[in-house]
Amino acid sequence: EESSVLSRFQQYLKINTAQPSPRYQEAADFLVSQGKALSLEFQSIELVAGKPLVLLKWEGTNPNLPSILLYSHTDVVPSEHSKWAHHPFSAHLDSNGNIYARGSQDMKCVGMQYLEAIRRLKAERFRPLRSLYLAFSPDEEIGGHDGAEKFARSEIFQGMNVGVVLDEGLASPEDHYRVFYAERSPWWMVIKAVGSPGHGSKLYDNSAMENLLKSIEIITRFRASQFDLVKTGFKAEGDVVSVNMVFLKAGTPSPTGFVMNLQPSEAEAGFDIRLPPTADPESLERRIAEEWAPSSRNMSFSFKQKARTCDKSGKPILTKTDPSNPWWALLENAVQKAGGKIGKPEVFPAATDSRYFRERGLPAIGFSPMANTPVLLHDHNEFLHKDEYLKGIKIYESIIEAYASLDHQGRDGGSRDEL
Ligand code: MET
Ligand SMILES: [Zn+2]
Ligand SMILES: [Zn+2]
Repeated sequence: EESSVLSRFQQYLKINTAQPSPRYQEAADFLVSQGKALSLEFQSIELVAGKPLVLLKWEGTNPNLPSILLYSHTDVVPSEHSKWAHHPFSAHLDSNGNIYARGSQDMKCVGMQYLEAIRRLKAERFRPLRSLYLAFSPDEEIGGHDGAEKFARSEIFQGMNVGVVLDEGLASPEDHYRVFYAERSPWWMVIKAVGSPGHGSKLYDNSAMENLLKSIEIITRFRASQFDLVKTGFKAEGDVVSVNMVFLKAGTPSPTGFVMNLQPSEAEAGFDIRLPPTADPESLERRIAEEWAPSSRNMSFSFKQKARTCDKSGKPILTKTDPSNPWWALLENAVQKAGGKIGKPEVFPAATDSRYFRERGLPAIGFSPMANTPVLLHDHNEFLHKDEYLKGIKIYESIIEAYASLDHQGRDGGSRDEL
């Protein structure tokens, strides 16, 4: 039995769904076939042509109760194949029991674990009281605009009457699992400097390069001040503003590289910024306009991605972890019951599609059952040990059983009232 469970996981991992040209149809066909094999209702929905979202349903005995959404994304980030010990789409199982693949942690594991947990529950003749949905969604890694964002705003979603969403978390090197109630908001910022071009030998003020470098120095100091808060233990990773330079673009190209004796008239740098839910977005935006890219230094800035940090009333978007949210305690208990331990609730340091559900006022919990595992999402040699994967299935079995059996209304736990 173990080998067929693992081979289904490997089959999913082998489908190359890497951005920027994921094989979505192949993944959708595979997922629909899994749904059929489990006698689930299935739909492949194209909210955007060529980007199918697979929706599976196990109807509850009381379909009037709010449903449970087991959410995952099907796309993965690109990888540098030559730098991996095993090809990222080979899903190689090595002699230690580790399965190597892009997506083994982020987050094809979770998508398949939901399915395997349902397979077990069906075999045990479990009947859910609440309806269960599984959504396998495209484009999370590029912002979720043609995936979760449209889905959460769709009529189909409205009709699902979702009460709670489970989505991805992170691996944990320790023996407890990590669990997330909120996330930082991604701002992908490009700053651009202009200046007069000139001879490479000339010293003059206000070149594009000089202007850009001043900004980089200022941003670097800010970065260090935030990082120090983490290094000294005052704040957790998810509770500071992170800013990392992700590209530099300048210079005058030549067939052999770049022209060496010409100072360019334009220079750009890109930054991945992440704001905790409690940060003040206006003050950061002021800092950007006044210090990081001031027009007085011939600088401008734009955003490739700018997620909101708070709802319309100015409250941070988060899922409650206190007893007012029955789903939180239910998850903790269910994990414990299955022999797992859960750490303190955290702010997810990166971004997930959960933000689109939390924005709708729904509770969304970030959780990927991977303990004793190095955090390798988006890294070379992403892997997951087969035993952790198998244990995760039991954990979900316990969670799904508890969630699908909750008999009172249970729509609580969101950060605000329904829209
Ligand atoms: N999950 C990815 C990240 O955190 C993509 C989010 S879209 C801004 O980088
Ligand atoms: Zn992910
Ligand atoms: Zn990712």
